[in-house]
Amino acid sequence: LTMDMLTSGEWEELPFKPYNFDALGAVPARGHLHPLLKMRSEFRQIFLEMGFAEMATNNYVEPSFWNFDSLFQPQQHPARDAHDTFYVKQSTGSRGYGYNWQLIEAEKNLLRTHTTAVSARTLYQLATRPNGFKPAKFFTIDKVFRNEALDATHLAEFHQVEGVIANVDFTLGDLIGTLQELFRKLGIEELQFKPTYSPYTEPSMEIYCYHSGLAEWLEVGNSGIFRPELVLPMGLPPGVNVLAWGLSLERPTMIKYGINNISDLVGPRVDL
Ligand SMILES: COC[C@@H]1[C@H](c2ccc(C#Cc3ccccc3)cc2)[C@@H]2CN(C(=O)Nc3ccc(OC4CC4)cc3)C[C@@H](O)[C@@H](O)CN12
Repeated sequence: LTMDMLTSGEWEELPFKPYNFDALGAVPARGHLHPLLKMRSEFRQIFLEMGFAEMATNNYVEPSFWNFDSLFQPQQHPARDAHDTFYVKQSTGSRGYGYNWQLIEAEKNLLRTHTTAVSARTLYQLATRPNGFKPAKFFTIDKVFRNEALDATHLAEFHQVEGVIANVDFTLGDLIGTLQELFRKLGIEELQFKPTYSPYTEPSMEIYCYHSGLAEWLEVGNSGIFRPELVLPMGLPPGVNVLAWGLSLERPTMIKYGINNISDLVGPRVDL
């Protein structure tokens, strides 16, 4: 049907099929939930089912104290260098204690490099509860910032998924069992653990999982038991062990939704 047909009256001689009032309309382009948010909801549901409470992590800027010092990370540790960490401009700090631990270093504000900074602060709050310590399980899934080289699988910011359990006489077996239960809920039956080093956990284990869809072992993240040098100064009672682990949200999201370049997870969809 054209304008010429309408203006000339030719349309009246043309055969038209009957109007189908039952025809469905064209599906309008509509919004989609972001893959990262869908993956975050999946992890959050699993943690809540397992009795974990969510930590408040709505502050990206942390003092180095909670991001590093409280986690027994020495002040000369390379991770503190500006090439790994985004420091935030700050007011002039105090003179420092003048011995090898510098308060001025601990006061430097930064964009948290891991959500373990929040876990540290939450553990301190747990240890100093008015009614005293009580066992707890908490988690967070939130942004962290690393001043590192960008590539197809690494951005300067990503989401860390972290779980923490504080309880009396808990052992590495409880950590392994908890991780096996968590990943079983994601459809992953086989986990393997490899000893590793971490400044704030001992023993520490790298976590690997067998992904049947990809038919390969994947590095999942790290885990361990927070060192006594960390938990005792917090004020947690002797005998309380703190188990913790972390992984990223982007990696499982990219695997689940078949996304090869992490940049496709952020910014506008260029194929629109
Ligand atoms: C600087 O980058 C670190 C990040 C990120 C990571 C690693 C460790 C921690 C931690 C921790 C920790 C340890 C002890 C106590 C508290 C926290 C957090 C994030 C991922 C951790 N990684 C990662 O997420 N891999 C992963 C996770 C889930 C997954 O699920 C599939 C459905 C089966 C698949 C893969 C491993 C790699 O991607 C690694 O190259 C990148 N890692």
